[in-house]
Formats: sequence, structure tokens, C-alpha cells
Amino acid sequence: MRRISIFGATGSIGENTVDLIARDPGAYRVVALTGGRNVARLAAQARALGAEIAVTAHDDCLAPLRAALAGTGIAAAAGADAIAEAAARPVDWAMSAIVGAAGLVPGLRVLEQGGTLALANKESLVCAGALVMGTAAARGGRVLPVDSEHSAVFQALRGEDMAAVERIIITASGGPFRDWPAERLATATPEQAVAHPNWAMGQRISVDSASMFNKALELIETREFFGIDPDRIEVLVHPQSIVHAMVGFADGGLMAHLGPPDMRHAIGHALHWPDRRALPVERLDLARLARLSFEAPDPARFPALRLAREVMAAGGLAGAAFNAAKEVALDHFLDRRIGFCDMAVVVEATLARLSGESGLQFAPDTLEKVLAMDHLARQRAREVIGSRYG
Ligand SMILES: NC(=O)C1=CN([C@@H]2O[C@H](COP(=O)(O)OP(=O)(O)OC[C@H]3O[C@@H](n4cnc5c(N)ncnc54)[C@H](OP(=O)(O)O)[C@@H]3O)[C@@H](O)[C@H]2O)C=CC1
Ligand SMILES: CC(=O)[C@@H](O)[C@H](O)COP(=O)(O)O
Ligand SMILES: [Mn+2]
Repeated sequence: MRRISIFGATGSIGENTVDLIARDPGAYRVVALTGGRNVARLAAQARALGAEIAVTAHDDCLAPLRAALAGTGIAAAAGADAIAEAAARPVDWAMSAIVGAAGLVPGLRVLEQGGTLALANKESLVCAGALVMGTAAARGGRVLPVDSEHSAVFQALRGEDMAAVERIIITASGGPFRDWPAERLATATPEQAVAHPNWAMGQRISVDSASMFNKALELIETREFFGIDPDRIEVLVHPQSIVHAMVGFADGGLMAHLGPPDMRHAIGHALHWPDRRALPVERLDLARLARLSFEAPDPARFPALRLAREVMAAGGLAGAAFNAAKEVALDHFLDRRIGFCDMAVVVEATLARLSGESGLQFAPDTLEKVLAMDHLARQRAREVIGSRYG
């Protein structure tokens, strides 16, 4: 039986992972499940899968979690340290599906004990790509992509020589505001931003898709995952979200990965890799789809992609700063304290402020450095918001 843990079990990726695991309960021994405020769901998952321990991120959720698990023998714990401790329990495979930079430490703990980390939490690579990949290499761990584009690239690269790769193209749906003129974008509300046209996802990544910050994070994720020069990574808007990525080779061949917008494909691929097993996803009917379209992204309405390229050029801890500033800006947009287009303004101004201080140039090679920059960038982003938006 494979020992597995799921970090962020109560979220969109977590639920899809639980769905796959629950279809073959005899194959897995579930060690740890973690969640945030949704303790009723976390307890139900822990009971259904017979987990060893369930951990909530929030201390004030511990009492209801304990109550929901009473009499089961399943341990309960709370807090970021408890999640990190649960992640240090040896497993063969773990899903990293906490949202935001909070996903970094549990993923590192899994890799430190030589486990396989299925990585949905793209923020880990944006903040600390060198540290994450370096830890995996040093400790015999492995990182498998779960983000749909990166899973697609990984599959297209199977058996290929990276030296023959000319370019990687990741697709972007364009989100709910793909056709909106700039003046209208400024009026976009959180409710409109979360209404993704193709994917059912958590609130934060849905807003990031609308602003293209999701694709900006994914550009950096591509660089860190596949070690490819940023000049060779392209973003292509593809409103149908059927082609997830393409890899172009030196001989001009272009390998595309197609699939329905269902994350159980990418999760299942990472779960069963290196095997391919049957998965409960729809089989594409291309004749019915009839048309797949592509267009270039608009840098004027969606400046996040330009910012990501500037971050990659800057290197060092710029990725950690970028992600932290984006998380703060997103919180303020969700709280209606800044507008939709202000998110990019805040991120750019925060990076500009930090570039005048020391720290951004340090390599992201220790957790302490990464967390210190994360903390500083959040502080600077709040100062930017305070000075610009009162
Ligand atoms: N959803 C998708 O299809 C895709 C998601 N991803 C990435 O996967 C990750 C998860 O996304 P998604 O599942 O949509 O997100 P959700 O918001 O649906 O779920 C997030 C999970 O993390 C928990 N959580 C929230 N904050 C914290 C915290 N501070 N500490 C510990 N746990 C916390 C939540 O708990 P609770 O809900 O109980 O409060 C929940 O279990 C993100 O990094 C996202 O970018 C990548 C590709 C596709
Ligand atoms: C499912 C997935 O991988 C998301 O990251 C997806 O890419 C979001 O859609 P966008 O292409 O709109 O960002
Ligand atoms: Mn993606």
C-alpha cells in the first residue's frame, strides 16, 4: 500500500485528489490530511479515508475538528507548525494543494524525507524554485507537476531530450475578462472575477486567472520546473482550455497536449506516474468541439505577464517578492479595498520599492531568506496600498 498525504485536502485540487484516492481505497494508506476553516469537510474526508491525522491551519478550528473526529482514533492538530510536522511523516506520495506561499514549507518537508511531491502549489516554485528542486535532488525526493500546463509539458517531454527543445508554449484561457476593454476592466468585481469560463477552481486562483497573474506565476513555474530560458517560454491565449501546452522541438515539430478541463487528469497522471492508468475524465469529441482558437495575449490590459518576465530577469528573491505582493493585492481586491487593475499597480510599485533596498538579489537557497523576503514584500505592499489608496 502506498502511504500518501494531501495538503489542502478541502480545496478544489484536494477534493479532486480525494475523489481519485477514494475510488481505490485498498491501494493507499492515508497518513495526513490538512485543511483550513472547512473542518467539517476535513473530518469527513479523514473518516472516509481512515487518515492517521487531520490538521487544520487555524488554532480556533481545533476544538470543532477534535469534536468531529471523536471516537475515531484519528489524531487532530492545528497551526502551521502542526501542518509542517504532519508533512514530515514519511510518505511515498503527497499532494501539495494548499493555496499561496503557505504551501512551501509542507512541500519541503515531504521532499526532505525523500517523498514524491505532486505539486499543484505553483507558488512554491515561484518563491523558491532553486530550494525546492535542490531539496528534491539532494534528498532523493521527486517533484511531479500537477498544474495542467506543466503536466501537459511534462507529458509532451516524455522520452525527449531537453537539448532538442526549442520552446515551450503554455496556454491561457484569457479568463472571464478576455474581451473586456480596459475601461471596463477597472470596474470588475470579485464576483465577476471568480467566474472562470472553463475551470472550477478555488477563489484565489480564479481571480488570478482573470488578471493573468495565474499565467504570470506559471511562466516562472515553467522556468523553474523545466530549467528553460525565459525567452523560450511563450504564452498563447486559447479560450477553450483544451490544448494545455505545446512543446516545440529543434526539427520544427510541435507536440500538443489536449484534454478536457478536468484536473483529475493531471492529478491522476501524477498519482500513477510512471504508469498510465484509466482515469474518470471525459474523452474529447473533437468533431463536436469543431473549433480550437488561439490569439496573442494583450500586454496592455494584462500587465502581469510583463511583470513576470521582469521578475525572471531580476532573479534572486524577486519571485518570492512578486508572489507575496500579489497575495496582498489579491486580499485587498477581494475585500473591495482596491480595484481589479490596481492589483498589478500594487505589485509593480512594491517590486520597485524593494529594488531600492538590499535583499532582492539574494539567491532563494534557504527557507529563512525566502520567508524573510515574503514577510518584507507583504509589508511593503501594504505600505504601497496605504499610500496610494488610503
Ligand atoms: N484549482 C485548480 O484547478 C488548480 C489549482 N492550482 C493550484 O493549487 C493550489 C490550490 O488551489 P485550489 O485547490 O484551487 O485552492 P482552494 O482555495 O480551493 O483550496 C485551498 C486549500 O488550502 C487550504 N488553505 C487555505 N489557506 C491555508 C493556509 N494559510 N494554510 C494551510 N492551508 C490553507 C484550504 O482550506 P479550507 O478551504 O478548509 O479553508 C484548502 O484546503 C494553488 O496553489 C493553486 O494555484 C493549480 C492548478 C489548477
Ligand atoms: C487548471 C489550471 O491549470 C489553471 O491554472 C488554469 O490554467 C487556469 O486557467 P487560465 O488559463 O485562465 O489561467
Ligand atoms: Mn494552470
